[in-house]
Amino acid sequence: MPVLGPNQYGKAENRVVRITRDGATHHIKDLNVSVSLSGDMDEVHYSGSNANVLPTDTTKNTVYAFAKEKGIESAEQFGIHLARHFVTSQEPIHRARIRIEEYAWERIEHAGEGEHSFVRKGQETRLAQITYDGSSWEVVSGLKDLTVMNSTNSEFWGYVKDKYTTLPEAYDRILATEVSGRWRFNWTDDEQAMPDWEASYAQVRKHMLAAFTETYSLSLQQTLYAMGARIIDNSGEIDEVRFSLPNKHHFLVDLASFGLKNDNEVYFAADRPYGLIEATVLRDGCEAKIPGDLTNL
Ligand SMILES: O=c1[nH]c(=O)c2[nH]c(=O)[nH]c2[nH]1
Repeated sequence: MPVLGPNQYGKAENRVVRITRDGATHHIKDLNVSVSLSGDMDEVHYSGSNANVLPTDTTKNTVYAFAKEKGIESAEQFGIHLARHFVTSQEPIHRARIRIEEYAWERIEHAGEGEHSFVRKGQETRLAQITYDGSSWEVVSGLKDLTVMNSTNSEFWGYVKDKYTTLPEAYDRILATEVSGRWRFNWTDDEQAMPDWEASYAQVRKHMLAAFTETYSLSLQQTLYAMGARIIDNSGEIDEVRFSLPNKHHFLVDLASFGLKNDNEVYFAADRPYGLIEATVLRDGCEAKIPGDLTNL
């Protein structure tokens, strides 16, 4: 008889918006929460017995009930509440993985109006994944879709050339990428002091962008390492950072046929193909645990 392999189930992409009303000033948390549970689930697969199955519909309801009962202090804290609840309240469930995307809203500052109008921030989506097995926690935070560009201080030359190489060496090019990053916290135990998730995210973002702007880049690989190293050096709560950085190529347009000189001013922004530079940066002595393919996280 074929044997059941690893399995998990839950409700994916529960969109929850929590408004906290502080008088006329309102605060918004806008999350997309995916619940994935695993444990003693052999019977439902083999015989169809649902005796151990907490319905995915209930996991959805729990997300909304917790948004009311516990509030949403941070994506990470909300995920911790949910993961702990599923593992500790349901005997057959041994492991819970909560994945969260957070969409940021910015207040529209407008004199005379109440503080209740927001514009969706067109920048990154914040990410969090919380995994709990009843004794140990793994929190991986991150972001995606953060597009950044340096219009100078980037070169690319001295690379291997074979008979198929046509790329001209660049001594002053545009460096642009859409950052997808994940970072793993070394907090694993309830008893240890929990990081301040909101403050940590702000610090990581700040250092990542500072390294992007301040690194005089000889390759996107070098910039990636600088971004990761700067996070590890400044955030003691983080042991591992992984980046997936598409090199959003900007090619100088040949304007000679129009009798015009292109003095590093006019570019064709190609959307594909793109170079894809991916690497993990680790605190010395720590192990790489974030999956190589970030789409799997
Ligand atoms: O920063 C870069 N790294 C590469 O590995 C590479 N390869 C390439 O064609 N252009 C670039 N740019």
